[in-house]
Amino acid sequence: MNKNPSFVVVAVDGPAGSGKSSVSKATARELGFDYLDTGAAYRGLALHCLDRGVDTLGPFDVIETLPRFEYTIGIDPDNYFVKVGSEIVTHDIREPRVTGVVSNIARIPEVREYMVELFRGIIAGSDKPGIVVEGRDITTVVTPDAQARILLTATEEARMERRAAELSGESSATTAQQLSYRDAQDSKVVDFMNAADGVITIDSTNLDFDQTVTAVASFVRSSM
Ligand SMILES: Nc1ncnc2c1ncn2[C@@H]1O[C@H](COP(=O)(O)OP(=O)(O)OP(=O)(O)O)[C@@H](O)[C@H]1O
Ligand SMILES: Nc1ccn([C@@H]2O[C@H](COP(=O)(O)O)[C@@H](O)[C@H]2O)c(=O)n1
Repeated sequence: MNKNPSFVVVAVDGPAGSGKSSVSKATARELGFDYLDTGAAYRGLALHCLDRGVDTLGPFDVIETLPRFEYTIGIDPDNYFVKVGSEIVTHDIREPRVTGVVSNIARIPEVREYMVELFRGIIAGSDKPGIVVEGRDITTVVTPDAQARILLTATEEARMERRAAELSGESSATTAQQLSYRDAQDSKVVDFMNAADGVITIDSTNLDFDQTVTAVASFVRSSM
């Protein structure tokens, strides 16, 4: 629990490529809030396992690494970084080798419990008037009492197109495949395709980036 009694939590969930990170970061900037990317912690743990030769399909081996997983994330939207141990891994956690195995560790219940506590601790430590937290289980598990709870969606076609626009050639085809595979794996553990009670859906398929940020920020303002 944050020590500020009027602290505002904005919870944003959605499938891969729906714009959660970019839209949440821009919304946080607009509102003067912090921004927490929760997927980065799952990615950081996946990288930690890969670097240590830990089989991400072996739940016990992954669970054993947790006490030695030293994780830091920058929550200022203008100073985003991810650190595991003493190493800055902001870019390494986006490598396809990490994206390809992250769902393996995210389905381990003990890992999820560990992450929920980690995220709640980070939220409690924010000294801004609020925080935008994005992921897959934020509206339902991490902060179900958030003042604003949003499911950010877009059709799979739109999400693949946006991802493809970031890349070129073979890597764009691989990324598109990874996107739908990851959603299929992740949906077995958490439902981020359907809005839970009290969660508003913002479909960005026919909105551009700025229109999406405006829609999210307006909803947050109306919920405060
Ligand atoms: N409404 C929009 N219109 C056009 N492009 C958008 C829109 N929203 C996001 N984008 C772009 O789509 C891409 C994917 O967005 P982003 O990385 O924020 O998605 P994500 O949901 O966080 O994905 P992941 O879960 O895979 O990390 C980015 O290039 C982003 O700039
Ligand atoms: N709340 C969350 C956030 C993420 N995950 C898992 O992490 C993977 C990477 O997330 P990105 O948002 O960076 O794409 C994602 O595929 C999930 O496996 C999660 O389980 N819960």
